[in-house]
Amino acid sequence: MSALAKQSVLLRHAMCDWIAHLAVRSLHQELVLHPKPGLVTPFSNGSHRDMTAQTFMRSLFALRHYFKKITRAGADGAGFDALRELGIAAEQQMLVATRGVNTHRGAIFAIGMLCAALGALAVRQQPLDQAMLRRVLLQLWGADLQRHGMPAHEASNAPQIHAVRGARAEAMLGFPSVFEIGLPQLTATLAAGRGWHAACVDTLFALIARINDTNVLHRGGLDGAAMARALARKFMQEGGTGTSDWQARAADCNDQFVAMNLSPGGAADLLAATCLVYYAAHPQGHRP
Ligand SMILES: CC(C)(COP(=O)(O)OP(=O)(O)OC[C@H]1O[C@@H](n2cnc3c(N)ncnc32)[C@H](O[C@H]2O[C@H](COP(=O)(O)OP(=O)(O)OP(=O)(O)O)[C@@H](O)[C@H]2O)[C@@H]1O)[C@@H](O)C(=O)NCCC(=O)NCCS
Ligand SMILES: Nc1ncnc2[nH]cnc12
Repeated sequence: MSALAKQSVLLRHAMCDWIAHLAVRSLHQELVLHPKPGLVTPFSNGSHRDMTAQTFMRSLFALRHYFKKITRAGADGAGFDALRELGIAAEQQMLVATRGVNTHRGAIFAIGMLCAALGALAVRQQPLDQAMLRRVLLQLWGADLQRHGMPAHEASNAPQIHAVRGARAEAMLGFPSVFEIGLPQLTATLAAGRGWHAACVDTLFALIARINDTNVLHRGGLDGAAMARALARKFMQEGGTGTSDWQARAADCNDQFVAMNLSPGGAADLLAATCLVYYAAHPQGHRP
């Protein structure tokens, strides 16, 4: 290999490692955010009995190599099956690190796919902006995600996928919740001058208010899911983090989630995904 070719491989690896570093940082950002209704934070285990912030840290540490591998795979033009194998291996690593707890199952999928797409953009020297990212994700893996995301019995009834939209449908549709809910809310709260912490809190509540989170559905059924959305909507309608009593309102919301044993793990993953996309597009920008 010529010196120039070697240099270009090194540069490519450095870019991918930077993207993987942003992925780990975005998941860490989600974990340390407090307050979060029903979710694990460093100060509360929310509605969980089997995981703590330490369990998440162990999981995150075990996954750091996965994010490098999947970003590099995206940069190397890997097909969906290769990405899927990396995802399945990462799920095993997570389960070993947490002794069987599903800390990051959704994130391995969502953040993994976004890392692969960012890798593909970086290697083409294209801007890591929202529109390009969504386009390249769908161009490269959209058809496979569609196949993976829609069980045969649903294929003839596409609107159903919108009614109960879980992790697979999110990816298949190019992460509408990240691009159409998460990022607009994050940037709106930042533009209002309330800072990074408030922006993440508002983004999480905006996501809980609008997505169909399969975790909430499994734990609380349709009534629990409707209640979780209504509580988050109320928090946002009362001004989100824009009022002086927002911490008390958020704590009250957490109490109600815990009383109903609800945990919006899907929304938490989508908050982390939103942070990743924001960090990648703003390399010189705001640092929490
Ligand atoms: C593609 C898979 C992720 C498919 O998984 P599944 O068919 O199970 O799909 P979903 O139920 O829709 O979601 C899986 C996880 O995704 C998160 N999630 C939920 N709703 C959404 C949503 N609307 N959008 C995006 N993401 C969503 C959520 O993950 C979080 O919750 C996890 C903890 O959940 P749980 O295990 O239920 O734990 P507890 O609440 O503690 O349960 P109990 O205590 O009550 O028992 C946590 O990990 C968060 O991340 C959903 O759980 C995938 O499984 C798959 O196919 N993998 C193979 C790899 C692959 O294909 N990779 C592709 C390339 S990367
Ligand atoms: N902080 C958190 N607590 C509980 N479940 C989660 N899934 C993803 N992040 C989570």
